[in-house]
Amino acid sequence: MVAPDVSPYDAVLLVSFGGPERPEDVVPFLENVTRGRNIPRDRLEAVGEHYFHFGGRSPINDQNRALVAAVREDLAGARIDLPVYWGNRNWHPFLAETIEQMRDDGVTRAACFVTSAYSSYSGCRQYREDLAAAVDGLDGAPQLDRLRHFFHHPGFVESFVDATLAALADLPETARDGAHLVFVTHSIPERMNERSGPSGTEGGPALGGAYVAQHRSVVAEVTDRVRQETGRRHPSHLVYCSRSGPPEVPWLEPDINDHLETLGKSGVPGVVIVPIGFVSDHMEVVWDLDTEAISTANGLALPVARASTPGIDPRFVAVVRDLLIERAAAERGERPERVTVGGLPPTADRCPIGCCPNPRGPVPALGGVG
Ligand SMILES: CC1=C(CCC(=O)O)c2cc3nc(cc4[nH]c(cc5[nH]c(cc1n2)c(C)c5CCC(=O)O)c(CCC(=O)O)c4C)C(CCC(=O)O)=C3C
Ligand SMILES: [Fe+2]
Repeated sequence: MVAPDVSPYDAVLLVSFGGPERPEDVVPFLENVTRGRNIPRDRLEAVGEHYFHFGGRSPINDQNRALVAAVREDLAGARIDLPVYWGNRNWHPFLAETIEQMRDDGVTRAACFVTSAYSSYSGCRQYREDLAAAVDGLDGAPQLDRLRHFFHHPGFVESFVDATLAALADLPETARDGAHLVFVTHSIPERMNERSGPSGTEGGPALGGAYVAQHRSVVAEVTDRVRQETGRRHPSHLVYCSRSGPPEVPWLEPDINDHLETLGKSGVPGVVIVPIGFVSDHMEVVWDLDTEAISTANGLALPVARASTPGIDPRFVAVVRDLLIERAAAERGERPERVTVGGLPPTADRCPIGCCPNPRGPVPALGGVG
């Protein structure tokens, strides 16, 4: 087997959110996340309690360590000899720490895999802004290219298909055939959704709605593939969790708990919760879904099973390799095949001007056009 050509890249950088690892980390972490945001005090205290409930340790960093190890193994298996680094927006290892290390190691150009699947300010541009801030003023910083969105990459979607089939099999037999699929993702402000994806000009009118449109596309694709496997078209719903912000600001709805209540009261025999907004079992999954939503379903005597997140599913791990090879070819001036599933085209390698704008006004961001 010939090693794939990954020039001009000499490193991979996994870019993630970060989370606290000890009780003393929780408050400073939350301060990092919410600086300049208008998050009510009682919401912050509640979220702090979720972290303390799990000993002050978020699961997310260990999940990223496992993902880094899995990506290293996957690349080595494909005879790609590139170092894999990891840096976070909101906790150690911070992006600035990691990128300085990369510079010291002689890295000149890295492909960045952001562990956030969909387009929105929170899930895309905010990462690009933090990458720009991390290299700002760093002499000899490597060039950083952000790999395209992966929500419709087959490796991501197929891991949810199998996870949904496994969760259906976990339901009691009487609940299984008529079960509804409840796809869930992180709520964001309605306005942030309206402005997500490409728009005309910086600050100009949005074409908009990419966040919800991309989720709907994944819902349709997973539902259809599950039908091909089971021979049944399970009714599907897209719902939201982890609403934050002041109560007067509208966020995407319905909330998963309200929706489970509606389904339970209408006599649905069972539900599978499919967390398509999340790549691993981090805090929103273990608290908002496995603790709160499961308890809501139990209170309704509604049989429920939660599909697993991709985590280190080999198909998901291989998405990093596939997008790296694809982007490297594109940067060499070739026209690589860009695999996707469902109805939406691949998103751009470089975000267009004005996409997913910062609600607080323009800030320098990396990985865009120009
Ligand atoms: C779209 C989206 C994703 C998915 C894309 C991606 O993966 O990035 C995501 C991921 C995550 N969000 C996380 C944690 C938090 N998010 C918060 C706040 C917020 N999230 C928002 C959106 C998103 N968030 C928004 C619009 C806010 C309001 C404040 C603001 O406008 O920025 C707050 C503050 C408290 C609160 O307000 O709830 C916390 C603690 C963690 C780590 C979990 C762990 O520790 O395991 C992860 C992976
Ligand atoms: Fe969040």
